[in-house]
Amino acid sequence: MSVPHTFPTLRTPGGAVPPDAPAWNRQRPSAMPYHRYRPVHERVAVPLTDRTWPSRRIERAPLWVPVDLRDGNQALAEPMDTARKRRMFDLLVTMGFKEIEVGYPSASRTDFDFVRHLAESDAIPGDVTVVVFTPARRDLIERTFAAIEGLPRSVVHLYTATAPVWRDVVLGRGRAELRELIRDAAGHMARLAEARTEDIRFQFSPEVFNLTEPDFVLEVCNGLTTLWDACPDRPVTHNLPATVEVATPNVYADQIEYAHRHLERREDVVLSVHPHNDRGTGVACAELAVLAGAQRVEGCLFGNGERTGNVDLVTLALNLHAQGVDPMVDFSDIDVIRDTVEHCNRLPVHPRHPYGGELVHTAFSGTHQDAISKGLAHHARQAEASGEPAERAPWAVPYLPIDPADLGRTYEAIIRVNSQSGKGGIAHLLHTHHGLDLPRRLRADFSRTVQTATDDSGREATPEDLWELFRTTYLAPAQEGPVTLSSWSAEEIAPGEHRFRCELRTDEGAGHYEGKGNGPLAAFTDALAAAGTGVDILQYSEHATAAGPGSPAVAYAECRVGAVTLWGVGRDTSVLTASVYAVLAAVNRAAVNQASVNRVVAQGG
Ligand SMILES: CC(=O)SCCNC(=O)CCNC(=O)[C@H](O)C(C)(C)COP(=O)(O)OP(=O)(O)OC[C@H]1O[C@@H](n2cnc3c(N)ncnc32)[C@H](O)[C@@H]1OP(=O)(O)O
Ligand SMILES: CC(C)C(=O)C(=O)O
Ligand SMILES: [Mg+2]
Repeated sequence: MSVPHTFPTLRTPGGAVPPDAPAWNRQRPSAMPYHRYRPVHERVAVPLTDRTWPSRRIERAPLWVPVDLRDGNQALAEPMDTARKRRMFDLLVTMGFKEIEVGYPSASRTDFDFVRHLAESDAIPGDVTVVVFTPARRDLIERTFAAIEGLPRSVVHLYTATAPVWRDVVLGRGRAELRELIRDAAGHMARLAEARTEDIRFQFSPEVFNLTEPDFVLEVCNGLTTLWDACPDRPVTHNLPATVEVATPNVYADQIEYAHRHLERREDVVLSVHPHNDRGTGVACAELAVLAGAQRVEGCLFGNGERTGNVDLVTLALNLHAQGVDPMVDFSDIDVIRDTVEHCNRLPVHPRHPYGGELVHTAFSGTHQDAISKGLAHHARQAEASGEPAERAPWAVPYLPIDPADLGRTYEAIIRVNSQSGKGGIAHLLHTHHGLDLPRRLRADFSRTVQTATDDSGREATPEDLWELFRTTYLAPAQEGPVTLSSWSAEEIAPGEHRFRCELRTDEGAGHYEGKGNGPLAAFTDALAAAGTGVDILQYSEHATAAGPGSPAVAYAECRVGAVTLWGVGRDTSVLTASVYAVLAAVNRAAVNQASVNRVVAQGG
């Protein structure tokens, strides 16, 4: 896709800076037609003033009710077929949802057939209740009841829009007429249920509750609580949707608290919410609504649904998990959940989607990587000290609100490297993928090399790329440089006295050399000095790359060779060989470095 570099259709705000604007804010009036819209307080009354929800806490999970198979499904260009619906249903059951809206059976044969499929198979466990959705039309209610015939337990969910614009423009009915329409439908439902032996409960949604006069909501809902003869054992669900999200979440919370406090026979009512996400605050609306008294939340996995979606149940439940509250639903394999949802909906989940997106546990930036890497190491130490397994120990790793392992993710993708990464992240990857524990100064040194490479390419460096860069920079020069060791041996000739014998090849030819020192490396540098290469080892360390015998050792040597100081690294199953290669690699790097300096000088650079 080609993207323009100029934007002729955009109108840069050009009016005068408002006279009351502070000096630090130079924003100017835009030409956007914002005056076409009215604020929510001009559209609906919200009578609550003594709200209590702001000082409450969520200490237990509400009843989650996924509506993927109805509200989510009705938003899809290609609705789910029975196979896809069944896959989604099985996923929801496996995750532990106990009430699941499964369709709008009067809408289509597909939806009807799926409910029949559930009724005629053993797909519904004994502790799961399905919900079916119906408008307030007798013929469609009858079709809905035909769909649930034989289901041992179900909830029939009646809906009608109640807000003024919908009453006037869509339904063409005043308040009284609409109330009668709803009561007629509800009465019909009650009669049909009475003729059945199955356990059938009722739910009502005043669609667009959030723009409906509160007294009308109460009038209609209270009327249905009575008409349906609700009781604590057979409560009615009043589901108060933000069908189109129109206000900041505090307004919805006020509306829910008002309903919570004024609905009659409150113990006979399950107060449910159903936020959509038009303003991008569906999750906040649901959370504040629970603080305000909601006991049940309808939503979809990963927020599929009409327009910008239904509220996302994954985020809601895992937000609780991250606060130390049991979400009462299992997310321990988030990738399987996401893959299944993507398959059923034929829609991708955004890589930044909270908790489940592909990139949400990944840090590219240097200081974050450094903090995560230190945090993970600290977590492992703390867990070990406390005797708890790391996956059960309290979590406090910077930048990772929860342990990705809780969601079945590994730590592999947590740190990814590009030009904005730093030494901490790079060292972390070399450690996790190759068992290397780079000395601090070598980390900084390699980080500069990586930065040059990623700046040049503009791309990410994968762990394989990093290893290749590390290998060619620090390891390979031992074998590929101007100075090579054709053969060598080291021995302790007296306590604390070592001898190193070797055949060295340089640009000037081959020769046999010998050196002595208080250790094999000192003896090797003595031999190198004899060959005309003065080397000081400034820093040296070594370690095994994995536990157990036979795992390669790695040695790091920071050497001053002539005027330059450079690192070399060696890797071999023998620690001595690794250390000799490390020094030799530094020597060769210095030689190559000197050669390029000489070239530049010769060219007059
Ligand atoms: C916010 C929500 O998610 S609401 C759920 C929305 N979901 C769907 O619409 C998906 C399934 N819907 C359908 O398959 C169809 O719309 C049906 C089968 C329900 C009805 O189809 P049709 O009879 O062709 O009507 P249509 O789709 O045009 O709906 C508009 C009619 O329903 C009426 N209507 C709208 N909502 C309701 C309701 N809750 N109860 C009763 N009637 C309603 C409208 O007033 C309009 O009536 P009119 O034709 O007399 O003007
Ligand atoms: C609950 C129903 C009516 C709904 O999907 C909505 O209002 O968004
Ligand atoms: Mg909806």
